[in-house]
Amino acid sequence: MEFGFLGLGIMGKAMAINLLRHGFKVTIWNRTLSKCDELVQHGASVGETPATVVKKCKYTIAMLSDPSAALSVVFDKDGVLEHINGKCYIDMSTVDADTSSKISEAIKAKGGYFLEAPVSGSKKPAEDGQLIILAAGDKALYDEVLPAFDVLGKKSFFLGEVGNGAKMKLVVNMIMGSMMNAFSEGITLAERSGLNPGTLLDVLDLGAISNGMFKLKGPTMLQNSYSPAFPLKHQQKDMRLALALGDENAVSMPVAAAANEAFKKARSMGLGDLDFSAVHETLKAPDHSS
Ligand SMILES: NC(=O)C1=CN([C@@H]2O[C@H](COP(=O)(O)OP(=O)(O)OC[C@H]3O[C@@H](n4cnc5c(N)ncnc54)[C@H](OP(=O)(O)O)[C@@H]3O)[C@@H](O)[C@H]2O)C=CC1
Ligand SMILES: O=CCCC(=O)O
Repeated sequence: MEFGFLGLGIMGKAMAINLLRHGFKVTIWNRTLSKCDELVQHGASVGETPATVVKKCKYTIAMLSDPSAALSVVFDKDGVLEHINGKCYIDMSTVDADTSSKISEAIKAKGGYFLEAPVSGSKKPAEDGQLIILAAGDKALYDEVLPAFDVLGKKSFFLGEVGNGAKMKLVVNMIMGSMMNAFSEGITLAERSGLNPGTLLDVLDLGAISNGMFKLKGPTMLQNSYSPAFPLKHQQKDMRLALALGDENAVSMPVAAAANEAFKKARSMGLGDLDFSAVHETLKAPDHSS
């Protein structure tokens, strides 16, 4: 099976390499072309534009930063729409349901097929083919690309109509972002009240709220180390989109709103490109230490 792949950031690079390792042919495109070089070493071909990739490949996957990037790659000159007739497009970026629906409608109007398939799981699960895939849209296309999803992920869900994958992803990340803030406050409270934060991590890990994120991020947060697996700017984007979903559905989300403020503050401190656990640094800012 041959796949096009648009967007070689932290996630896209790992996912495209996985496909190549498992024998898929992959033609790549990235806005910053130099990021293609490493994948060429792994056997990828390079397309000059999203349009040329779609023209060449029956299936094209996208893994782009946000709604604006996802729309631009589809609708701009030399974009996906130009050669989509009869082709299949799978957008795995985290976007809101409206963005996904706009892309879906435009692709279908031009005779193409569309699946949204955002993922849960970060850099390491992407490298290990252990993502959780939250697909929605064209069920026949979902069934066709399952061999690729089986390589990229440990479990795929088909959630029905376009928008449901996007919504599920935003709900999950809204919970994750709120948890990260509570965790960060807990670590800071332990430290400031004279406790050993390492012991806090041990205690948490033995109890009912033990979880993979605390286990993975706790030790690096104690070292003030925030090498990006999931960039903070993307977590804040997901909080913002989840809060908009809450607005639409009249769901009061004071905890998520407070978490969003903390991520915004972290961005204003220049921490957007660090891992989302760098929100911990907002608690060390002067107005928290007096
Ligand atoms: N990192 C993670 O743990 C996870 C991320 N996600 C989601 O996956 C998506 C990608 O995340 P990640 O790989 O971490 O992000 P990165 O920031 O590492 O990569 C973003 C990608 O989007 C491209 N891009 C940005 N703006 C544009 C644009 N206007 N036109 C074309 N391309 C553009 C970038 O190109 P360029 O190289 O030129 O900048 C790059 O390829 C996001 O939606 C994120 O929320 C989902 C699950 C986990
Ligand atoms: O969108 C990013 C999710 C990161 C994760 O699930 O660990």
